[in-house]
Amino acid sequence: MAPKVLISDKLSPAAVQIFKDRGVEADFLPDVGKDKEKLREIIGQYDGLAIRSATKVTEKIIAAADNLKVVGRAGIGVDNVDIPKATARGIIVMNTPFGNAITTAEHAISMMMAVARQIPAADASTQAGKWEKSRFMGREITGKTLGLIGCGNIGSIVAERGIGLKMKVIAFDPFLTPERALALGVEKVELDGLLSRSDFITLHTPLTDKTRNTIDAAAIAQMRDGAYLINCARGGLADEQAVRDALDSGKLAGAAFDVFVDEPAKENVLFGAPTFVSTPHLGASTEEAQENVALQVAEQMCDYLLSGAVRNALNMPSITAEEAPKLAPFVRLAEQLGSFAGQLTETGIERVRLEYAGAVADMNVQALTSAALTGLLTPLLQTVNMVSAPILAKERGMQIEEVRRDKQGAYETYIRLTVETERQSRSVAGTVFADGKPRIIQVKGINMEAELGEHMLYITNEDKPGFIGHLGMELGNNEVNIATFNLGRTAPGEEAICLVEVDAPVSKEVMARLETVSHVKQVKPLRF
Ligand SMILES: NC(=O)C1=CN([C@@H]2O[C@H](COP(=O)(O)OP(=O)(O)OC[C@H]3O[C@@H](n4cnc5c(N)ncnc54)[C@H](O)[C@@H]3O)[C@@H](O)[C@H]2O)C=CC1
Ligand SMILES: O=C(O)CCC(=O)C(=O)O
Repeated sequence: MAPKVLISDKLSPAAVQIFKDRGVEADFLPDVGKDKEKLREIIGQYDGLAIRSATKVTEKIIAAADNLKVVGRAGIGVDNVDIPKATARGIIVMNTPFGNAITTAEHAISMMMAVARQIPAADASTQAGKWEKSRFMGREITGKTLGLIGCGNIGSIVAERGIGLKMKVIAFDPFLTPERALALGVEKVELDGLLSRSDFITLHTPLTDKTRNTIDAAAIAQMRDGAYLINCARGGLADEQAVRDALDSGKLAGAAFDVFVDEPAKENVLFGAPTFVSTPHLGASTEEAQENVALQVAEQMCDYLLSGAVRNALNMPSITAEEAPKLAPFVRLAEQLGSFAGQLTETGIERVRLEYAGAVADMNVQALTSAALTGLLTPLLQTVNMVSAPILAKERGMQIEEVRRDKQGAYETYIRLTVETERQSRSVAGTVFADGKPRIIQVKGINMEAELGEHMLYITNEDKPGFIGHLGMELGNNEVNIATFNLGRTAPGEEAICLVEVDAPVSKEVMARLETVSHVKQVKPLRF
């Protein structure tokens, strides 16, 4: 059945066409994102949800999203998505980090120009027939200092434009390297220096607990008298009341905001201040940017839903469309190794070690580790997938270690999973043969070669004559048909392991009888 996607915000229709062309069913209901109840009612039908900023993907929506696999944000900010809750339910959250950056940077520059020359107020006055030439005295920007708080994708573009406008550009961004600052022609400064030196300050950080109210009354007090403040990033980066007070007192000569603490902002403490310029979150609203992000998000969502390729996810390692098919058998192997160990583990897992040897060591091992953890945790938890498994493992205090090695022994590729609990350490290793099928090649250091079927019996026994006959007899007497039989031992007469594939689940009663077969130490059913 074709995957089904809901577009719940006003995305460019180009997205609908992409979904259609790629064989994904898409419902374009651009107003449903604002209707929380309706969205909650229908979200259970969909595999994908494509949004902009109006749809709030809250805990309640996620709880009702029984089939949801991916949320695609046509844009950058994902503060309208509860990512931890989505991750816990195994839902990938992806965005389009570059598609609207130029447009948003251009908006920030436009807002700076607009507020410096009071264009909106002058326009309203002129069109009202007032011709107030002496009322609107502006400020030239050439030679002025432009201070950027946040110099990532958008901040960097604003920096380039600012330099083009003959401004001196300084930036506060703890993650901006000196090399990058040099390449951009920007002076990297501390926040205090930025506040006291800038004529224009523009905000380009995400909204986090750290960045909330970066511009508060104390920060404003450090600014130059008559400075300007521009916010085209996120409402809440500046304390709106403090900015209003500074506009009223004349400390700030002007402010221009595209974003507000509460959106849609029908009322706001800043509205009505004489030198305040505002737009209704239009930063990304150009035809070019909207087409870019809509096409990009639709392609990314189709890639994931149709082939498992992951791009620009915020809670999952990337898997390219080229590597997805190559990775698939190894994902299956890693999952089987994890599942094997998980089904045999009865006490708390303290440490998980994954060794990748040969060609697989050059693959996307982060994704393979996620697959192994998925297999490991699935027998222990209700719903786990490659998105949620690493987080769930971490929450349970498991230490995860990844080791890459050169080819080992006869196998071209080799993955070994070792699980340490407070009681013991258990390892299981496997490979993928040229037929693309995963095989188990080592259990607890004992070599064997087994393909895992749906119903398996894992038996540990003493390597003594007659064991196989007795076991076969007991299975036969109880109508259990053997599909495959695989043996391995440490040394003749010593510890042995037997992996038997059977055609159907084995009842508890038969399991109990198998445990009484001579030389059997332990029998466990495994399901794959
Ligand atoms: N108004 C609109 O329509 C749009 C707004 N945005 C918003 O613009 C903002 C920036 O987006 P991008 O440049 O794409 O993000 P980005 O992730 O490329 O850049 C953010 C920068 O902020 C820096 N940063 C993080 N914490 C900081 C702190 N405490 N102090 C100083 N710098 C800090 C980071 O190091 C990074 O360089 C985001 O909030 C995004 O949601 C993005 C697109 C459209
Ligand atoms: O989709 C929009 O109009 C808003 C864009 C935005 O804020 C973002 O991409 O972070």
